[in-house]
Amino acid sequence: MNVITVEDLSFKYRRAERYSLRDVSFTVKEGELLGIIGPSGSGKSTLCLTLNGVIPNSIRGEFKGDVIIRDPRTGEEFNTKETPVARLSTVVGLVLQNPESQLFNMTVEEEIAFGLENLGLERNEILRRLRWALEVTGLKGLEKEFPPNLSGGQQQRLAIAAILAMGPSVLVLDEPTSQLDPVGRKEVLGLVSLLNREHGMTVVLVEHHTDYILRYADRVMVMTDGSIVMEGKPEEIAEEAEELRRLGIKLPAVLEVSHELRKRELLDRVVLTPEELLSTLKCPSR
Ligand SMILES: Nc1ncnc2c1ncn2[C@@H]1O[C@H](COP(=O)(O)OP(=O)(O)OP(=O)(O)O)[C@@H](O)[C@H]1O
Repeated sequence: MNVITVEDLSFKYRRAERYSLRDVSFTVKEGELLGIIGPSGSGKSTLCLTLNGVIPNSIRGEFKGDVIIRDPRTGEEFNTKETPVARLSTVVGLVLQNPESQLFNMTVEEEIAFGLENLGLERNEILRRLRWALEVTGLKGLEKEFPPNLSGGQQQRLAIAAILAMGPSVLVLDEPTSQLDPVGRKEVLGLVSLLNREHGMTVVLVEHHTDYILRYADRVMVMTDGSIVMEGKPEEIAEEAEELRRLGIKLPAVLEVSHELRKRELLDRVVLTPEELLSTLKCPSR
């Protein structure tokens, strides 16, 4: 079942001269992890904002085409341009780059409960969701902490917890690790993987750390200049090293090495992870 269907979508911000999205069409299936990569300014953030209806409902401009969201739990379909963002955000949660900009409560638990109180849920349901969100994001024990005192990785996990508590089926993450150090990045991307694999969450992830996308995504889309220029399984995208470099996309070291080894006939296929590379290389016999 497709939970996201984007059809012939084009968008130009007010007063902008150029379209930031041009004729974009794609679908996302339930339970899928779709990775999006592309150089700066290629329209990735703009695309994320169309998936929960912030564009065109809050940020206006010239909007053509349709974004249809299907709630997999109820089968209901929403055309984003006809549905309030508050309704859409109970199906699609959007996580932004900078965790600080998403946190504004005095404690971790207030941050998570905030949106729930606005949903008008019963006390028991709020507590149940609060406990679950703390548990799944590994923030249990930090309920009373002041969010700015948390590490970057914890803050981004808190932003994700607050969104998860709203009960979405889809998480859209726009470079959620760009402000984090390697430890924070690992925590957040580990959580995203867990939510997708263990909790069946559908994920759309924009991430410039291509190594993660190639390792964990089911499918990868490459954007440039507002358009999708490549789409396929990670193994297929990994074959296009030359084209990715030309587009200004940094390749993971393991991919550069494996392309070089294949050129020298030391490897018969490119590999996506260091573990795979090590297990594929044969030790010379004595
Ligand atoms: N609020 C805005 N008003 C006008 N133009 C904008 C606005 N936001 C983005 N743009 C333009 O839209 C295009 C796509 O920008 P967008 O931020 O979506 O790209 P991106 O791929 O997410 O880039 P980055 O990786 O740097 O975040 C760019 O040309 C950008 O200048």
